[in-house]
Amino acid sequence: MTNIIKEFYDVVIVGAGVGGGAMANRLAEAGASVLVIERGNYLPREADNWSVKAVFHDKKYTAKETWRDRDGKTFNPSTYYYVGGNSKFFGAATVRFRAQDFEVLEHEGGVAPAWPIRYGELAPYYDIAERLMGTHGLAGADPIEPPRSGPMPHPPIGHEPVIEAIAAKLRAKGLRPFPLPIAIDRHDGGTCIRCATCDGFACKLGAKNDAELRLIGPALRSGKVDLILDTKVERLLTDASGRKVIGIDARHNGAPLTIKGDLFISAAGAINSTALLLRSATDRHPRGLGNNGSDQLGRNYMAHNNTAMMAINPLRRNPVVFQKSLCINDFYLANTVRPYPLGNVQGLGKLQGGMLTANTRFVPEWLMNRFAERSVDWWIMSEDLPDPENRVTVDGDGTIRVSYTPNNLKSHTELVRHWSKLMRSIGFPIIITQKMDITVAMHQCGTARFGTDPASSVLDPYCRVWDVDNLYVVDASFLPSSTGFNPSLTVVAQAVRVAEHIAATVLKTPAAA
Ligand SMILES: Cc1cc2nc3c(=O)[nH]c(=O)nc-3n(C[C@H](O)[C@H](O)[C@H](O)COP(=O)(O)OP(=O)(O)OC[C@H]3O[C@@H](n4cnc5c(N)ncnc54)[C@H](O)[C@@H]3O)c2cc1C
Repeated sequence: MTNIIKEFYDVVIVGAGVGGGAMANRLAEAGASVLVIERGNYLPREADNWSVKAVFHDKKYTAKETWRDRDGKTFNPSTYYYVGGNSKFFGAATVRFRAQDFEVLEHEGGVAPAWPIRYGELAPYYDIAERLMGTHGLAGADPIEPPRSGPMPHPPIGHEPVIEAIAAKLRAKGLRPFPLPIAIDRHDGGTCIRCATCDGFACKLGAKNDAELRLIGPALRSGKVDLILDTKVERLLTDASGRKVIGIDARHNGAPLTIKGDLFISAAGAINSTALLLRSATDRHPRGLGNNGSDQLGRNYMAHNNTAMMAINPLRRNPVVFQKSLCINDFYLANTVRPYPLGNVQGLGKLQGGMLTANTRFVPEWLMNRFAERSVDWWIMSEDLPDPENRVTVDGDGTIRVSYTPNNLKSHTELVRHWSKLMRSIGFPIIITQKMDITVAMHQCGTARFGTDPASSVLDPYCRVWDVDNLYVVDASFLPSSTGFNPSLTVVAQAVRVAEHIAATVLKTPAAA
């Protein structure tokens, strides 16, 4: 439902994903009038939500959009434009970054830079973020867990017997597997049925704790936040001085719409926020908003080195349904395999044959189905590093271009190799891997990094654009390093921190804790 909207708001938020949702959620308590503008609509709850054919082959829910790569080759990004953004399809792993991620961290392929804040500054906001998202997990179980103030909001969801047996075998080999922190509605009275169509699918039951259900929904119910749908923001309008955004130009169902306001938040996702700031160029900001001092806007694009792995025992069926319950961080920092960080391993939503064949049509689906019935599946994720030449730009015809060459690959290859070896040693002799390519922009980040120096960053430490007084960016663009973890909890925590800052310093009313 689209509210009747006003012509002027105290705060205008572009995008209803986890960043925009968290911001709206917190500012709803601050006494300001808030508008969220979303280019998509609500994702319908229907049978196709759980159909491999609809989701992976027909790409029914994927954005109908074409981007270009560095060489000008077009591709269809697997990204989602709905209330809730990409979190409608996320795997709900809601993991804190490590204390070490906020410091300079040396990798085999280069250096991950220090953040302008330390972990301790974000820790209280991680507490709020876990509460907002409804995370299940076990405090103290992760061997490299950063300090935290108390237990997770909900207890761990537990492992199915096959996963429990694998965890025991890994423990026998000296590893320290632990329950993956996960945001699903699995507490007493919750609606989650632990099905196989969670990670990569939308939840037909509304039992996955995505941004629509946990952040935007409560904000709207407060009666203090308006939401307008099917409205793509095309430009941020600045005043003659260039220091102030005064409004946005958008297309609402194709028709032009202008909305004015006092404070503007871009939360359109790392790639779309970059495109929006670039498209808002003026004489005062010839290279786009936030790009005068540093020329960093759009640069340092990161998305992780990601591999999906099937570890198969051809002689034994695997009856597991929900396997996204286990996590391994033994290789996250310098480790016994190599003296450098390698990354994180976590259970992947149960693979079904058609999911992997969607992009590799030469493999017969019946064969993949046989494998999937006998596999345990993993998501292997390693940090990629900021490189100014990996960048998001907008071509002359308005098309987004993502120029990206993966880096720090040795660490990822080592992790995949070592995990394959481990899987073979515990009874899974056949390994199939698929490395994610540029179309998989699910962990996009880094294109408007925050920092203390306007010469090398786009945002200040509270995510305000350096050379525009009333413009903030609160999606995954702000990350100065991608770390080796899923980003959404950190995006929520940072948005909560920024909302509190805005409420206290600009709106002069403390946002609720
Ligand atoms: C299959 C999949 C699995 C994932 N699994 C996990 C996981 O387990 N754990 C985890 O932490 N992360 C996971 N992620 C990543 C996670 O979903 C994202 O990091 C997170 O949702 C990003 O949030 P965001 O607010 O930065 O951007 P987005 O989610 O991209 O939200 C941006 C919003 O802005 C809207 N928008 C864009 N441009 C405009 C415009 N011009 N005008 C108006 N509106 C606009 C979009 O429609 C969207 O709703 C997964 C993602 C996918 C796709």
